[in-house]
Amino acid sequence: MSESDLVVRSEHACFGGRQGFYEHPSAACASPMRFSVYLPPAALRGERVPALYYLAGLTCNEEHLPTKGQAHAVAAELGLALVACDTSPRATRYPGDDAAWDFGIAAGFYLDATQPPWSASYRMETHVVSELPSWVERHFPVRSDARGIFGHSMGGHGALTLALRHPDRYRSVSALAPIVAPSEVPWGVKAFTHYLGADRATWREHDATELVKSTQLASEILVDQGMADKFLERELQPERFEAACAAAGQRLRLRRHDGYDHSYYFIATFMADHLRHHAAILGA
Ligand SMILES: N[C@@H](CCC(=O)N[C@@H](CSC=O)C(=O)NCC(=O)O)C(=O)O
Repeated sequence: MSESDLVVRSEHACFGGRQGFYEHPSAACASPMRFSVYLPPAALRGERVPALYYLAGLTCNEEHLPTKGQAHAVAAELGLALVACDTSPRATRYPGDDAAWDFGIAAGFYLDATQPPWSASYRMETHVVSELPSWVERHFPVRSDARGIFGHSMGGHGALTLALRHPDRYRSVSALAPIVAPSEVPWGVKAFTHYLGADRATWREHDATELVKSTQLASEILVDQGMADKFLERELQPERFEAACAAAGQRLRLRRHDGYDHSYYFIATFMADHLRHHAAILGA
């Protein structure tokens, strides 16, 4: 792949920085993959800045954070770059990949599938952890020693599991309304059965509540959860992660917010707190 393989789809001046939308050929996902990058003013002045990766939820893509997250003003102030990826490959197609909104397209669950046909291109863990940072760090003025990761719902699951599986890659992690125990809830059981197969022992490696029993992170994990979230009891169940963190000695700040649902209005409300959490750890 050459430098010219990076496709600039659009770029926009934004809060003194620049919001861009890009595409690169992906070996991990066997297809072109889209991503977005917000560079704060400090980066445009020539500084290398910390990079905070955002993982969106089911049905979403790399546009959700920049268009609905209301993150730009605070990221500009803190000097944080924001990188957002897509939620699955789009160009490789398999039977049943668009039969439901909670599986297949836009539902890659941020893992490398081991079961055919998904294993040929649903390799979102490799894409997010290795491939995308390599493209971003080659083309944008961001620091490779100061990465953070956060996400929403399925993306919250991705942020927690990828941080716990790759503590050498991320210094800070947080989540908004995350799926914390995918092995135990319908969204996760459906995805893991297809992507990882029937052997539940393999599921534990992608389940934050299981992972935190054996790996603890140096930094505190921030989690926000709305108590009017229609997915709370069936799919999210943050109390499972809370109990596992307490038992394992992992520092967790879990905040429960009355009246907030699962939407981007909830995400936007607490976005600044998440950016400040990461900036404090990453030294922005
Ligand atoms: N179409 C679904 C709702 C899908 C949904 O709520 N997606 C969430 C993420 S859910 C967990 O990963 C989301 O962020 N949607 C984007 C948005 O702009 O709100 C249904 O019919 O309920």
